[in-house]
Amino acid sequence: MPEPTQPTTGDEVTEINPDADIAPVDIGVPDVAEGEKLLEVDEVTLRFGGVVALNEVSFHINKGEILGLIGPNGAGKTTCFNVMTGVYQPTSGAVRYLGKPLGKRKKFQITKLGIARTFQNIRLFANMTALENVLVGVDAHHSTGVVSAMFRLPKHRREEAQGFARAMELLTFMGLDGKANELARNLPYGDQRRLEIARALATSPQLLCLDEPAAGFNPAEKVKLMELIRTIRDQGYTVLLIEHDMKLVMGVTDRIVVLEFGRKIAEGSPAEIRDNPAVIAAYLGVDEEDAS
Ligand SMILES: Nc1ncnc2c1ncn2[C@@H]1O[C@H](COP(=O)(O)OP(=O)(O)OP(=O)(O)O)[C@@H](O)[C@H]1O
Repeated sequence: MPEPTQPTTGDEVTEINPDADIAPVDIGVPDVAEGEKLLEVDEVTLRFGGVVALNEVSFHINKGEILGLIGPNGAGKTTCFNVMTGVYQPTSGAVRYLGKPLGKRKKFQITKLGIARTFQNIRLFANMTALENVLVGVDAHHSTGVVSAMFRLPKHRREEAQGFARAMELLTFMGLDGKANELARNLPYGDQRRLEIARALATSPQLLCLDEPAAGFNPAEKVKLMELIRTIRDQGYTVLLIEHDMKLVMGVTDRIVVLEFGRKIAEGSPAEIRDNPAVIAAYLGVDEEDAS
């Protein structure tokens, strides 16, 4: 798809509508109670030839929390993200989701399990409208097939109407309802990023994985993004956030896991991570002793 429009430079930010009902709908995946383990990374090692991208990494995500995954460039964040979303299989160790090994899966199977993600580089359907982009996400769980659609059977029409209502609610939440019929490619950059999150939410994930959602955002947009992520969590989602912007990570997450050279070097609350000598050393590129 063509490159999205350039990052916004002005301070004009689309306001979200936090009162819209975006709570996940039942997609037939077993639920876990608030605060219990939703996903577990257990002693995961992943090698690319001679490169050890992840080295015996263990941590978990609790249902209902916002977990930040941070680390300097090349630390293994994206690789970890890909292991957690079934794109790669670990060389050793395991990822368990809802208590069961995730294994290698295709994208649509991951979606069916209730895991959704956005990408560092926006991947919208550029020549489809904002509404159509969100409908793609909603359609991921539709049960009626081609025959029902061809003959417009009542069940199909009902699913279609429900899907449309849900997509519009998500666009309303993002403040994009007035732009529902605009082509994705014509939306300002910030709106494209929000639309990508709306499309991910449309699949009703238990776990929403955001890969650098603030990339290219101006300060005003970053503040709005924090509000957006918190509201998403408050409406019943669990969020995994990879983000370079420390202020944003510190301001929005409940817990943070820090990677460096493929190893987990720290895990804790934002306050604990901020004061952790190993983390400071990793980011400043100095010896741990000098940083403490
Ligand atoms: N497909 C691949 N083949 C070979 N090496 C890879 C591959 N993907 C990642 N790596 C290597 O694994 C290590 C971790 O990379 P990764 O992209 O996961 O880091 P990252 O923390 O996401 O970095 P960044 O912040 O720069 O995106 C790096 O040394 C990288 O070069």
